[in-house]
Amino acid sequence: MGRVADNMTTAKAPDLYTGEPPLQSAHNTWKLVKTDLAYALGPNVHRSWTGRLHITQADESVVTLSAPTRFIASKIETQFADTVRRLWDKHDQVDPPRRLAFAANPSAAVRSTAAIPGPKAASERAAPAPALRGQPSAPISPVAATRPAPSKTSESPRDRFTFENFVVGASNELAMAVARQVASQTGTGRAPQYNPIVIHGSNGMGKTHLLYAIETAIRDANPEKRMRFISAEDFVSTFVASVRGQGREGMAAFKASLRDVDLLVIDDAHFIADKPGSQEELLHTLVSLVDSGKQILIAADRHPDKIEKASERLKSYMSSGLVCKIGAADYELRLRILDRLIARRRASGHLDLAIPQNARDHLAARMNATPRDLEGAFNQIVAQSEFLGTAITLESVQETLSDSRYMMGQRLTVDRIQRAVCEVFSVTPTDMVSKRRARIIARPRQVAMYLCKKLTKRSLPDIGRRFGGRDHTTVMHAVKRIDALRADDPSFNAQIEAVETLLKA
Ligand SMILES: Nc1ncnc2c1ncn2[C@@H]1O[C@H](COP(=O)(O)OP(=O)(O)OP(=O)(O)O)[C@@H](O)[C@H]1O
Repeated sequence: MGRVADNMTTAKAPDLYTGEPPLQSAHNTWKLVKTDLAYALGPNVHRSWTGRLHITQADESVVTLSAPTRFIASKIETQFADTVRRLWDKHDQVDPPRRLAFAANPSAAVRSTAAIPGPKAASERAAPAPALRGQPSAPISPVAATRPAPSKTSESPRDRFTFENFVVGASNELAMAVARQVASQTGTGRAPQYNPIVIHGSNGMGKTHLLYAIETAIRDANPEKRMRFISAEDFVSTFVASVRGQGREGMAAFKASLRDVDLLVIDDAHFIADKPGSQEELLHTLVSLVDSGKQILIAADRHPDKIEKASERLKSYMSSGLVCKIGAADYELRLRILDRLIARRRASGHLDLAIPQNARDHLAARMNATPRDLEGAFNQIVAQSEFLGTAITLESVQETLSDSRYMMGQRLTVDRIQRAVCEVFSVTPTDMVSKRRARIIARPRQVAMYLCKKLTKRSLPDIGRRFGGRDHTTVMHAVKRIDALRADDPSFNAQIEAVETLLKA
């Protein structure tokens, strides 16, 4: 870095040309350079990168500009250093201009997150020791510069799919209860209560998570139990390969590998649609295992009856045990999944991670977000904050996700819900707030209250106010009533699904 004589505290000798101490003249020059950089690079790029440099050292020959993280320092070094140097040379009052050095100053990054309340007091956090005044900032090593700080422990992707990490809400509690029962009963010698079991739900709802959780739980409790976990895609390709190339022995080996088990798990069963040969073989496998009292668990993205181009026999056999659905996660569940993600990240060494409540609400309020969507958005904002060394705020979350798929869905308001209900149930917005209690009006009003509770973060009293100033107990009653009616009356349930579809559009 050259001769570093003075620093922030000790730079006293006046500069030969400006008469100012080196540090002060460096600050004056840097101010001018920053104005030019905002023009040269554009204000946004400057704000994200070069604008985050700070002078940490200056003497008569070298000025050190430090970035809050290694990543930023490295990016500046590779992309903007020439521009910064050119503008520095233009403005520096010292002749010849002082040389610029770039560095990462980890203490700055720590400062930026230490202000956020975390799970521990600031004094307890395992933060790197702050840079002492007068000590040079960390130089950049090309390899380390592009990597975020490693976490304390590293989980394999599959390790995290446990029951403990699965957050339960109204939409998935049945599937969770069933999964736990399968895990505890497999291999006990008792005949399965329900067989086969199908768990279905759209993409990203947690089906595979539950299947892996079962597998892990059984493996931990009974390592000797025999499980086979196969995706329908692998089932099809292995079956086809056995038919084509491996003759009778290959086929026998394939069949044995599926039948000689205590538990057979088949993921993504919908993949079997349109493959008659494989469907036939799957059916034989299911029948054989059920007959011999071995548990079968199947996951699919839709109800077996809705797997087009699956044979009627296969569909009815799949539906003959227990079919349970993982429904869309509601606001509350999304919020709790988010909290679990934060807790897990902290537990893996990111003690400073903090997301303020308004930013969490913003993330969870995204209608239709599946747990997978939520996880993707969470990873994105955490990575951004780690790489850039910035705190996570509502504004940073909004900015980070503004172009992403995640925020494409509209936020739901009470108004939107009321309008959608009016459309499907053929009532008017005035009916939503009127005092009329005729069922033809009161029922759609209850549906709208119910959906407001399920799909928005509004409180019961708040919702009551928006429905003609009703009491929170009226809303609570509506939620219970509609929940019960949905379970009992398929045609009423279909009407509510129509409202939900409208809201998703
Ligand atoms: N209830 C939940 N609690 C915590 N994490 C969840 C929950 N549901 C889903 N996830 C997480 O969301 C992600 C997607 O889940 P998973 O892969 O199990 O979905 P899937 O239903 O199998 O999707 P696909 O049909 O596309 O395979 C996973 O990282 C999983 O851990």
